[in-house]
Amino acid sequence: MSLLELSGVRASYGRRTALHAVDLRMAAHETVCVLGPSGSGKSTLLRVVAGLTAPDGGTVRLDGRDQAGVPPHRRGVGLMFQDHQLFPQRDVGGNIAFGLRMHRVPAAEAERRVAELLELVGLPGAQRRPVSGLSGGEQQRVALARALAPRPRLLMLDEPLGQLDRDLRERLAVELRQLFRRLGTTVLAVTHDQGEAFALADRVLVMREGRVAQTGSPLEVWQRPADAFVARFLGFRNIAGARVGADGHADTPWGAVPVPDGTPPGPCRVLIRPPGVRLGGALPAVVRARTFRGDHVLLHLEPERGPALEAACRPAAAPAEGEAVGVGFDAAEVVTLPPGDGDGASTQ
Ligand SMILES: Nc1ncnc2c1ncn2[C@@H]1O[C@H](COP(=O)(O)OP(=O)(O)OP(=O)(O)O)[C@@H](O)[C@H]1O
Repeated sequence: MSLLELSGVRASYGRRTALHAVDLRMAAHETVCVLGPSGSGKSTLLRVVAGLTAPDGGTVRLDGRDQAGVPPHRRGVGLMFQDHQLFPQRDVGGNIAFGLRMHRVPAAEAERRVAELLELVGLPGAQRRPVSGLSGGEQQRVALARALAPRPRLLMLDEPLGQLDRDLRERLAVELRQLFRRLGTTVLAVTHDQGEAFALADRVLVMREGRVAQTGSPLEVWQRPADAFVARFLGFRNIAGARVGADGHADTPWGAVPVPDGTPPGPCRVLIRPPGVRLGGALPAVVRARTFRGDHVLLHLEPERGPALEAACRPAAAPAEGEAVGVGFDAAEVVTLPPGDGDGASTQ
């Protein structure tokens, strides 16, 4: 049985529909990250599960039980919001123990649990520290410990690492994943940062305008985006309308592009991942810009025909800005997508 099951959930604010018939099943111990652009309905989804927003239709089940009419504090879910809202007048221990007092956990037991949680989040012995003296990352950890303290069956995080700089965010995402594994916590997190989602999640759910655009493991979604919208959201830019012929090539604005064996013929969109845009091919192009990405350089190319292309190449082999190059394509990095842009419209 699923721990959480949403079927056909709709929600709106006045006349604005924020969720259209959303389905989601989560197994116990799973971490699911909801990804999507601003306004796609991510926070509304959390609010509906938490009981803070009533759905207009559909059902939310926790452990098989319909949650209609069940108030937030009786759902057994923990929530941690973006701005983590610690109580400034309480110390670290007081913040973490807050929910425990509400649940009438005896003081000695609460104290033991606070100490244990501080160990878990990497702040052992910090009980008496004032929260005003903590760094952003430390505050985030305290907020997490507070959300975990009542041992919720489902922990929901809204942009859990949103306030932190990239370096700390990546480090904490890995730590959180290990922590959730160890505790066996079931987690539903919302983020608009794909790096954070990929680092945290067993499964991601990409939302678009109140609908689920795709769900799958980070690797599945990365390797096979469901459509051009998801591909663009993941940061891919080399996407164009195309037609696959019988000869293993697609006819594209850049010319003939090889496609993987077995690709069915017909109209589609092609996505060429940057490593699949190879220097040394027949299509003339000019290097317009270069972005250093650590282990590779991303080249922004203006080809003689077709839209701009991004190519990934080894730093040592990267041509200079303004240089003329020839471009070819590798079938292994080419993905065919449905012909529309993901909303059912077939635009070229
Ligand atoms: N309190 C509200 N009143 C009216 N409309 C709202 C309210 N909250 C959200 N909306 C609208 O509902 C839609 C979904 O909003 P939601 O906050 O769920 O999106 P989101 O994906 O979490 O966005 P963000 O990443 O910006 O937080 C948006 O169109 C938004 O404008």
